[in-house]
Amino acid sequence: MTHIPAALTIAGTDPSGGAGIQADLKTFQELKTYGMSVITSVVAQNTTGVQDVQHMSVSMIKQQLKSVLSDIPFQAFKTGMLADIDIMDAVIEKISGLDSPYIMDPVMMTTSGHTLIAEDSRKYLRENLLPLSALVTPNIPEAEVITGETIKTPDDMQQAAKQIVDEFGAGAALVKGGHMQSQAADFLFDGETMHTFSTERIDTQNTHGTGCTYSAAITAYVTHGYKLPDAVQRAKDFITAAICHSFSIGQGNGPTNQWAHRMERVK
Ligand SMILES: Nc1ncnc2c1ncn2[C@@H]1O[C@H](COP(=O)(O)OP(=O)(O)OP(=O)(O)O)[C@@H](O)[C@H]1O
Ligand SMILES: Cc1ncc(CO)c(N)n1
Repeated sequence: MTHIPAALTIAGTDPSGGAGIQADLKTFQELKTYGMSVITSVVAQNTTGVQDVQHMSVSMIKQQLKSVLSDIPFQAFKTGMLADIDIMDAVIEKISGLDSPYIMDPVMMTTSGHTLIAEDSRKYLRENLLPLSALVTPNIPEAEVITGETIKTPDDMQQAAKQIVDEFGAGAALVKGGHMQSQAADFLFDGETMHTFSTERIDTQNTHGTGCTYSAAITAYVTHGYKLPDAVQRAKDFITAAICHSFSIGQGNGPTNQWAHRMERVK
């Protein structure tokens, strides 16, 4: 018998395969975690943008969660796109009380600038979902929405990470610097210590789905038993390699390369 840790992603889809559920499952598979998925919204999108969106019904989301939860245990789970308050409520009902760590990617916009979450549900996400998370992984615009503060410097990013934990009740916060001009520096505050994960910025347009892939990699490493700072360091190496060897396919922002970590080892 073969034992494998398992992870669940609760998120929206990307038929072009670079972001959302598809990116999460590819990442889980790469990192030897058995991947499972609950679809919240079907998003017609590609590397150039979003063409259409259809949300799953609340009853269908709840039933998908019930199908997984009643059958297969998992060591960690993540959420991505949760488009409105009804969907958030359905997820909260089913995940409250679960023992496994919850990694929340507070998805608000696509790389191409399309909004994926209703305006009125941002506050709801902060007040009702955020406190359930072991880790939340906002990029700078998302951290600005959550904290209500403008974030311009690495110092502002660290303040935001602290505020998200101390004031809004996340277990830990990783504020990601992919939207900064210079270094790709991310700051993790785990309630006690501020950790920095920094690499040179890679000059590329291919950043479709970087946030999904990064949080999925963290989730996968957590299923293997790594504690947060180690899981984030390993996931940072994974996403950096995936961006470095990203694919120039499609007409817009190309996707990352989830098997690049194998190429890095060969070098
Ligand atoms: N050009 C780049 N070079 C190196 N690392 C990058 C680059 N862009 C993003 N990253 C890194 O990729 C990870 C994901 O961060 P990012 O801020 O891009 O997430 P995101 O905005 O949530 O992604 P998405 O585009 O999927 O919404 C972070 O570790 C960030 O530092
Ligand atoms: C479904 C989905 N979730 C998240 C993102 C952000 O990259 C996206 N483009 N699509």
